Amino acid sequence: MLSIDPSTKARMEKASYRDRKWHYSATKVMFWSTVFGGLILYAGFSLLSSEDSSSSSHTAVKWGGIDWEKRVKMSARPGSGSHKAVLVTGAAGFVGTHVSAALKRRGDGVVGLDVFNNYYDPSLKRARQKLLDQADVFIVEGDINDSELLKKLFDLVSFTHVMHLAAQAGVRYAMQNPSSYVHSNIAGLVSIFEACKSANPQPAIIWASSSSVYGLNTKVPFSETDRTDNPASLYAATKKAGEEIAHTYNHIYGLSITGLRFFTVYGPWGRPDMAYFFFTKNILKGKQINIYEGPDHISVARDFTYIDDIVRGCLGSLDSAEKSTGSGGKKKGPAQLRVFNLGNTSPVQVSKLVSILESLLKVEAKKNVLPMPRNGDVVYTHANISYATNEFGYKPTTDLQSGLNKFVKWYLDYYSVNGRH
Ligand SMILES: O=C(O)[C@H]1O[C@H](OP(=O)(O)OP(=O)(O)OC[C@H]2O[C@@H](n3ccc(=O)[nH]c3=O)[C@H](O)[C@@H]2O)[C@H](O)[C@@H](O)[C@H]1O
Repeated sequence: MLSIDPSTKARMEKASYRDRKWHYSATKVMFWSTVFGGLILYAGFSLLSSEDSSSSSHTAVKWGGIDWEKRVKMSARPGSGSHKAVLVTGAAGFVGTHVSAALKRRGDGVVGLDVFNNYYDPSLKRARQKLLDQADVFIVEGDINDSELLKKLFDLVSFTHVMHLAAQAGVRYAMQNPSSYVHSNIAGLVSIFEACKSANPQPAIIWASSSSVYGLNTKVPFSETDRTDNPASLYAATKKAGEEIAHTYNHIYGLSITGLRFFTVYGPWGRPDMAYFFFTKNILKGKQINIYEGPDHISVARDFTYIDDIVRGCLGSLDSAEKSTGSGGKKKGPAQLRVFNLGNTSPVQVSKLVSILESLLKVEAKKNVLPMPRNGDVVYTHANISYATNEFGYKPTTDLQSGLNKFVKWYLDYYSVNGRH
């Protein structure tokens, strides 16, 4: 039998105690590592999932599958007499919905793309989607930054044109959420150009720039050849950057690109973040409205342009767009590069806009006149439209009074049915 002397036993007991202590410590470390590791993983996952839900409009995959592909192809099929298949981005937006419906009405194939974000009431976007659904225009739900989705769409359909209207709009909101402008108006635009340059055949692109690129210019009316290097808002700066990026893609890849500088577009199914829209809402509710004025009490004015005129401008520029010249991602020759003003050529003071709304709504507004905050706004806009008139016969026909009359009718009708506004 093996016997152990006392000193050895004491050493062994000490060692065993050390082992037990080490083992205990190791177990403790493992235990806490597991707990902390678990917590970190949990936090990571919940962060990811909360990012997913907050920006689900940007990242969630809501596309794919046989039925989805069938719907895309059906929607893209031109009617008899048309050879155009148009991808309209921002199709659930204000201008996008009207343009998609007009293209479809005349027989073009149209596929919409929209992220349905919540910059403003998404239920209005869903209502517009319903309209387009009834007109047989399918809106794909997805982000213009999703290159896989864009590739898939171009694999399914040989789009002849892309009408790129998706954007982060609004001049003043840029101070609250600057990165959304970079995401949509710069990264998103590049993503669209990338998809178009690689497509075979390359489509012609028509996209929404903005009157805001004229920034602090004082020479009026604004002409396309005027300088546009002093933007007053980040929104304007991203649109201006877009015009420069368009130049690059045209130059390197032979993409045919047309930018449209829209001037304060208004009308039925409009954007609730725009002044004419929320003035209407607040006047009806008896709430005060702020009316900005420029330095030395000068009136602020806009070249308000009615949506039907803008739609005609969009279709005219699409029809007069030449084909892109590149293929396989390579330029084969010089391609068309244009920028047009689409305005109304008759600026109206914001105070006049308010008095028209008062008479149409038969309610007196509670007006608060105050100096224009430094929030990106400019004092005056006025479009020279002769370039668009010469190129494709653009001629706006709706004055502010008649246009607002149509808007107010729609507004009262829409919110009497849809309520909760
Ligand atoms: O042409 C464009 O490219 C842009 O047009 C539009 O911008 P804007 O012309 O600034 O329109 P909008 O906000 O309706 O303000 C109208 C007037 O009301 C004044 N205004 C505004 C708010 C207010 O509380 N009080 C006020 O007086 C304000 O000072 C202004 O004079 C689009 O939103 C923008 O996305 C872009 O497309």
